Amino acid sequence: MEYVSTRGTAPTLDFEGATLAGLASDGGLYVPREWPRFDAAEIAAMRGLPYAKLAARIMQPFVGESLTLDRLEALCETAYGRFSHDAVTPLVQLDGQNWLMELFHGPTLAFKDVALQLLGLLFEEFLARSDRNLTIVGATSGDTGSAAIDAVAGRAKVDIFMLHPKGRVSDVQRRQMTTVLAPNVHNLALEGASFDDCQAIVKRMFNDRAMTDRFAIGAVNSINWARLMAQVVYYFATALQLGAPDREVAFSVPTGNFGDVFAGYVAQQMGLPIARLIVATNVNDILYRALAFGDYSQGTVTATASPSMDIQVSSNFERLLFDLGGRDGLALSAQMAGFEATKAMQLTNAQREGAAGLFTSCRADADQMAHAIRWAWEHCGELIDPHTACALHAARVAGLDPAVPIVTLATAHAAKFPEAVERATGQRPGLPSRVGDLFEREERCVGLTGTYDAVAGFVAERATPKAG
Ligand SMILES: Cc1ncc(COP(=O)(O)O)c(C=O)c1O
Ligand SMILES: N[C@@H](CCOP(=O)(O)O)C(=O)O
Repeated sequence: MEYVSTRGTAPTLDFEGATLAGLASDGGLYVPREWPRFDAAEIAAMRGLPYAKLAARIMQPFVGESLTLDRLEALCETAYGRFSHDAVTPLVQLDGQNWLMELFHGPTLAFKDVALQLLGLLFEEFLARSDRNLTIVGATSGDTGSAAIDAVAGRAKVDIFMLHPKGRVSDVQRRQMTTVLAPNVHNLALEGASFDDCQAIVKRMFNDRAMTDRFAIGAVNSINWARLMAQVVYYFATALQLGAPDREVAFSVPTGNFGDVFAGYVAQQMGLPIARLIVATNVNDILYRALAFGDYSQGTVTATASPSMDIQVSSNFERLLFDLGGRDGLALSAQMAGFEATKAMQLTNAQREGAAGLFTSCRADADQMAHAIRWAWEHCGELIDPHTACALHAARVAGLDPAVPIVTLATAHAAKFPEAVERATGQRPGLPSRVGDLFEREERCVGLTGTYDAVAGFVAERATPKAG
């Protein structure tokens, strides 16, 4: 499989190259040259496969020659062997139409583990083939950071520098990052920054020759195609359980950087019968405004009880716009340059109409989010986290055909956000025993001003140069 940049001018790469590159050199994002497709008989034949085998089957066309199917399957067995539930992403029924897909059974209790456990192994596999060292620079609003750190801590040939907005992640999220004391892990808390500021610093570093000449900068955020590829799998796993390919399923996805829901779009492009993808936001609603009104303009970020979705520039939306605009990289490059200059962009009619065929969007405010947490607890006995709650709210007001099951993606364990859950239900969710001593562990984190120069200077002093 060949990978092309959404901005049309970066060199095409194979899967190994795209995984190690992260962001394309023209500032775009790598996508497969075409979407592989499974027909209904092939999808039906996937029923009953254990998760790791299903994962290898679905990802194989994307991986191509970079790994044999046996090797890919072995990596999946290792990655998903660390999950605490045998089904990896189990399904729970809430009522006659609503279901929860629990994505928080990995080591750091959020859906990011599904992709990052595999990505850590892919980095190791590919780096072993050369004398190259990788300098991962990532941005997190809480969950990517801990999952990425868990996936690469202590691994040879990798340093990780993880930027988070100081004071804007939950205590559990922060400690899951800062209590990992492996020498290749560097946590940076950026003063006065939002997640968007952290993400902008990361993207800038990929295009800073002074850095890229010395270091092989790599990505663990969902700008890295391999992240999304691994997330496609759970849409298949769940839809198969609910009757696919003979029955359509809808998904409601709590959304920030548009990665998780874009993986759902990819599943649909690959032939999975998805009736609708509901893009659920909190009050940081750039995606809601884009999909409902065509207005993709960056508002200021408001801190909410669902901090991981406090995002106003959604990187992966560019991947959808690329497809909706007929994969014209140069036209999209001009459109994105306009957005970067003015912080505002109007979707074209073709982009709006194309998106409307599959996507619906809904925005949940603080009361609606809390009400959804309460409803899940009082009617179904489920404690859900605030991100999941935004999507459950959206699922319940979407007005879809009652015959279509709606699966809400439960993206984090409730115990990562105990205060919000307790306020809504009177119940304080406890951490699972495997992370039970989190609050007794020593923390290590460096505070920096939220400027590019401060971060680049810190990385340059500590990272291992590319080769040798
Ligand atoms: C718990 C949780 N839910 C939802 C999201 C949003 O996912 P995405 O950025 O892929 O849209 C995030 C962060 O990305 C998250 O950490
Ligand atoms: N919500 C994320 C931020 C988005 O990051 P991405 O890695 O999915 O692009 C977080 O929790 O860090």
